[in-house]
Amino acid sequence: MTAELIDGKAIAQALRRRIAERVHALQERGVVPTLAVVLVGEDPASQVYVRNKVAACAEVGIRSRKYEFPADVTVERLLACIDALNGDAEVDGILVQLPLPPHIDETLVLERIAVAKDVDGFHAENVGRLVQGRECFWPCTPHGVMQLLAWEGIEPQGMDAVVVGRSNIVGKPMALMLLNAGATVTVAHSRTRELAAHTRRADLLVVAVGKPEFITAEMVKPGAVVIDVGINRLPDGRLVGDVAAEVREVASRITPVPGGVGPMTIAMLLENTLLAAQRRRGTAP
Ligand SMILES: NC(=O)C1=CN([C@@H]2O[C@H](COP(=O)(O)OP(=O)(O)OC[C@H]3O[C@@H](n4cnc5c(N)ncnc54)[C@H](OP(=O)(O)O)[C@@H]3O)[C@@H](O)[C@H]2O)C=CC1
Ligand SMILES: Nc1nc(=O)c2c([nH]1)NC[C@@H]1CN(c3ccc(C(=O)N[C@@H](CCC(=O)O)C(=O)O)cc3)C=[N+]21
Ligand SMILES: [Mg+2]
Repeated sequence: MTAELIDGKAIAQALRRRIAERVHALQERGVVPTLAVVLVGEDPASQVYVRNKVAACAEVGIRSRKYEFPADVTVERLLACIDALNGDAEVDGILVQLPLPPHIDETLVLERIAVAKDVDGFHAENVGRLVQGRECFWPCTPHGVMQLLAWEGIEPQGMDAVVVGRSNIVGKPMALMLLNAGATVTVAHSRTRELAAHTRRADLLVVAVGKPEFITAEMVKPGAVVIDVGINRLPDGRLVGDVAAEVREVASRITPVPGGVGPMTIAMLLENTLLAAQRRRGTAP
């Protein structure tokens, strides 16, 4: 079997067109959805991501503002910036690009963001709402994966799903979304024994580890749907996921890297910012 590629880039583009229509409808009522992006330090990868986010906002008619701080910024200055954005009626969404420098307590900063503006969905109140299956902002990357599955007509209900990785930004919220959608979910991580015994049972395998070619063909059940969240930059400059190329000979469908989950993450940031604008300004459908 050779897996069919799930074209996240094309699906994200289609979603952005729909988002743009909804943004324009809001603009006709005098509302311009606005995202504030906070960037700390000079990490080149973070700068590229932020530039891509700002460009994606512009494409759909979302206004964005960039707040840049040096790597040695004090936590007090960052918190003051977030307080100002929380109090700014024009700002609908606030995103603090991660990772933050080691001397900054990430949790302290993320918890300062007003829950109604937390378009990344990292605030503990949003996470708690996700656990309970209530309305909240869904973290963009797993949200993007759920949209990919829906677009592909893959219904998680009843599936044996295995998520490899348990980070707060990808693995854990991914597992919760799949659980809420009715999948039987296993979450594996670096302490898991017999990882392959778990992954081989998966009808749906989501991999968010951060290690190139980590998942090999013998770890995958024939016919499985494989979602590769990993983004790894190799020394030769190539961008690869966490799943080895040979898995394409085993899986039924698989996301490529680049062009899979990454573009969906950006599309979901736009979706969440639009939702924040609709909710905050009382125009939610
Ligand atoms: N496409 C996109 O939009 C995005 C892609 N990414 C990419 O996804 C990947 C994961 O990101 P993130 O979740 O932030 O990464 P983290 O480093 O925060 O988490 C990695 C997870 O993988 C687990 N892990 C590490 N080694 C092993 C192993 N040998 N066996 C099993 N599990 C292991 C860790 O386990 P433990 O908890 O025990 O340490 C941890 O839970 C990265 O490549 C990142 O660049 C991230 C965000 C968005
Ligand atoms: N507060 C916060 N929110 C995030 O959502 C967040 C973050 N911090 N820090 C970093 C990670 C990583 N992340 C990606 C987003 C898009 C692509 C993406 O578009 N990737 C393209 C390739 C881009 C390239 O060529 O480098 C693709 O996969 O096709 C990748 C990774 C969001 N993150
Ligand atoms: Mg991390």
